[in-house]
Amino acid sequence: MTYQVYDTTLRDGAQREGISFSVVDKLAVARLLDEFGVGFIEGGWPGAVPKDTEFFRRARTELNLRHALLVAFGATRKAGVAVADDPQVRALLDAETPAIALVAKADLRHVERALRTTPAENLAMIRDTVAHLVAEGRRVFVDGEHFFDGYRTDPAYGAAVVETALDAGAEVMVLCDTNGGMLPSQVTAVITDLTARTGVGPERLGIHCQNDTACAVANTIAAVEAGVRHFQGTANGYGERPGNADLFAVVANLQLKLGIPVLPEGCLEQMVRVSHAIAEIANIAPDTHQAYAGAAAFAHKAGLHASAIKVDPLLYNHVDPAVVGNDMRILVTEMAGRASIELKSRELGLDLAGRPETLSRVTNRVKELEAGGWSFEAADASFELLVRSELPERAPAKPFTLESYRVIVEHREDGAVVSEATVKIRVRGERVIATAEGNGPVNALDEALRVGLTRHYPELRGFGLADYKVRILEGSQGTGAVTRVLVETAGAGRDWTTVGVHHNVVEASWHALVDALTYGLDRAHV
Ligand SMILES: CC(=O)SCCNC(=O)CCNC(=O)[C@H](O)C(C)(C)COP(=O)(O)OP(=O)(O)OC[C@H]1O[C@@H](n2cnc3c(N)ncnc32)[C@H](O)[C@@H]1OP(=O)(O)O
Ligand SMILES: CC(=O)C(=O)O
Repeated sequence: MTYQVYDTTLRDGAQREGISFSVVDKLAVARLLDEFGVGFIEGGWPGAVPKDTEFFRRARTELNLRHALLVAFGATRKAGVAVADDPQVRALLDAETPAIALVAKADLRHVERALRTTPAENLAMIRDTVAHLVAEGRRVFVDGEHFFDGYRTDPAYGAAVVETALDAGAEVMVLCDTNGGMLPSQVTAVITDLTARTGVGPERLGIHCQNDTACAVANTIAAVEAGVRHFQGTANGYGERPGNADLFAVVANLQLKLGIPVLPEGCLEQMVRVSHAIAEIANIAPDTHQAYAGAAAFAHKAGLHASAIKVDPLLYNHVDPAVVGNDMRILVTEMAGRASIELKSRELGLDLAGRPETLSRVTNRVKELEAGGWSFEAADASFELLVRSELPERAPAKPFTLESYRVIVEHREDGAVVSEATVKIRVRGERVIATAEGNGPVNALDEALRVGLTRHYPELRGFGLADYKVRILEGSQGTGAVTRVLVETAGAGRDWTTVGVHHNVVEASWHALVDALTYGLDRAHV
């Protein structure tokens, strides 16, 4: 048996607080998971959740999966009910999937206190349900709920659950760390003991780990190292409470660290795209710092890192980011050294190699400005303008010079608050005075500048303010508090961010706005 990559984003992932997939969302997520190359997609619980019943109905005609098989999830029959009479078991068959996953109690305390039945009846529920579904032609996986907790208090009963499920025809018995409390050494110890006690080979076992100790990925890897061939997880680790094992990290670790090819050729590099697309559908901001898939997974801030990366990127990256579809990024901040500045500039198309004095000047300016509250980490456009101001042959053209600006905020009798700005500027030798209103002082300033500049630069109409962020920074070393403004501008299919800092919020915004217009106009003429 090869490895079974089993995704439960649409079932366990959907149990995460804040996620509510529509049927259309579920179909879209299933297509993405299939593109990522997983072998099984657990689509939900038909008969329990109406959207899941509908998902399986539509999946029959609307999904054309290349790699994955759909799995319907449900529970063993009810205690004291004949399996053929259990409507929940009937709904599993009606989902018409090739495989079914059954959640079964595997911990005596749950049998007695949650199911309120006898140990023997629980085993009969497992046996009857598995045999019934297998007789109906389904592949059956049994999820042993609370398996590890149960086994550690009563290994004989845990072993009986495994033997009952497999003897009844289950393809794989999945050991679940339902409360997510295990550590990797404990997972290994239970699997080693179980296989020795029962003679069941680890290749008949599966693993499903919740992330309550932040060990779900490590626990899953430990189980695979102990011989388990079926492993479950979810996209981005979504799941009940802190979540499930992040399937992306599990798969990447197995392929890249242990050399076990678990995905079809060419699929691993789809990871970042699939991860972010599923996050969008789940309406959860992608986790920037997620291992492998996060935007910062290969982002380097420290100057020492950059100086080694300049020699060889692998000196400070554990793998080549491209193998999972990610990119390396160099961040320019107060922690930058000359190597960081050189690499970042190269990323922006500016070659500073062989210009040690320029590099030192830019590095020192960045450090001084950052000490005063500037932040270039998220403001590539302002950083590029700063570097270019040190390069006579690439210095950006100034679209105008400022004589003065004035902004007023008027609170009217009727409660309306209106801002008005006037700018006096020189554009291509002409003195221009322009006034505009706005819903706030920054909006009014932006509008007034545009009124004054558009006759000379009609391309300004092609871009506009997309986002505006303000942060008040604590004063230090005897200075007052300062305001940092980040302005995001969008146009012509791209966006760029600029920064401004001052103790006055309008002046900080002015700096960021002027950089935004200068950069945008410069780009329009490249
Ligand atoms: C560990 C996991 O995450 S497993 C996945 C859990 N997912 C979900 O619970 C989401 C979907 N669940 C649901 O929609 C509902 O809980 C349903 C439809 C399944 C059941 O709803 P209800 O019939 O109202 O029952 P309720 O949720 O209150 O209790 C669960 C019942 O299932 C029984 N049960 C629990 N586990 C099992 C099992 N493995 N096998 C058989 N019966 C079980 C409980 O004993 C309880 O029975 P009771 O109603 O006779 O007391
Ligand atoms: C089945 C499952 O989701 C669990 O036991 O955690």
